[in-house]
Amino acid sequence: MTRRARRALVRAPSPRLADGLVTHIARSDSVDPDRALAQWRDYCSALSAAGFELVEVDPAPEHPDSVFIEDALVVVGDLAVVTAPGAPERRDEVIGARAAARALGLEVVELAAQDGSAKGEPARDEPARDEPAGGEPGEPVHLDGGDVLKVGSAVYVGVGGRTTQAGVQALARAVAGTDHTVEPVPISSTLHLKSQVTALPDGTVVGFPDLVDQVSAWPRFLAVPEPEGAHVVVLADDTVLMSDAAPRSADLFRSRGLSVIEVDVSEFVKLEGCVTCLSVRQHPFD
Ligand SMILES: CN(C)C(=N)NCCC[C@H](N)C(=O)O
Repeated sequence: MTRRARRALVRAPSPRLADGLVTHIARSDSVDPDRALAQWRDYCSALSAAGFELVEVDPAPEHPDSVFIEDALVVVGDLAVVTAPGAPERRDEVIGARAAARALGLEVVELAAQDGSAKGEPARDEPARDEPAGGEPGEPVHLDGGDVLKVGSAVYVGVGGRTTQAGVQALARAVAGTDHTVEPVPISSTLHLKSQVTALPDGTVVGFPDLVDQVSAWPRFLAVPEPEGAHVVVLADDTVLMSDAAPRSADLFRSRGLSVIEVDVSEFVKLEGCVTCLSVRQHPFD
C-alpha cells in the first residue's frame, strides 16, 4: 500500500478577517488581524513540526473567511472534492483551493457536478446502497468541509446549517468508488458538525455535551469539559493539536495517553472558527 503524503493545505488570513461571517455567536469588535496572522503562523509551525508538508493555497484577501480553508476542499483518500459552500459570500473561495489541489496532482472532483442529474443514476453493478435520503427535488447542492468528519472509513456529514441533504448525496456519489461510507448527521446547535464534535486518533468522538445535537448518535463518545475541547486535529496516532483555551480537556486527553499540542486561535474563534478549519489535511490517519 503506498503511504500517503502527510500534507496540509493552509491559506493565510485576510486582513479583512473581522468582516467574516458569524452565525451562532455575537460579532466581536476586538478581532486583531496582526494577532491572527501571528497565530496562523504558529499553527502552521505546529503542523510542520509534526511532520506535515505545508502547501499554501494562494491568499484571497478579498474574502474575509478565506483562512478557513477546510470549508473549500474535502480530501477523502487521494480524492480532493471541491465543495459548494453554503454561504454565497464564500463560494469563490474554492477557486484557489481547486488550483492548489490540481497542482498537487490530486484527483479533483467537483461536488456541484455530482448532483446525479447530468449522469443519471451512477452506474452500479449492485443494487444502490441505502444512500442518504436525497434532498427535496431541486434542493441545491451545498456542502462546507467543516461539516465533514472522517472517522476511519465513515464520513459523517452535518446537515441543516451550511450543508444540504443534496450536498450529502452528492458527496456520497463523489466517494462511491472509495471504501468510505457517507452518513448524514442533523445539526442545529452549531455552525458546522465539527463545531460540536471531532474524533481522537482511536475514533472516539469528543464533544461538549451542551453543544452536541445528539450525543446518542455517537457510539464512542467522550464528553469534554470545555467548548473548545471538542476541536482536535489528529497529528499522529498518539498526538492531537487543539486550542489552548481548553486546558481541562487537554489534561483529559493526556490522561488517555495522548500527547497534546496547544495553540492560541483566539482571533479565529471570534469568527466561529476552530483548529480544524485552518487546514485541509491529507494523511494516513484521516
Ligand atoms: C469547523 N468549522 C467551524 C469550519 N470549518 N469553518 C468555520 C467557518 C467560520 C466562518 N466565519 C463562517 O461562518 O463560514
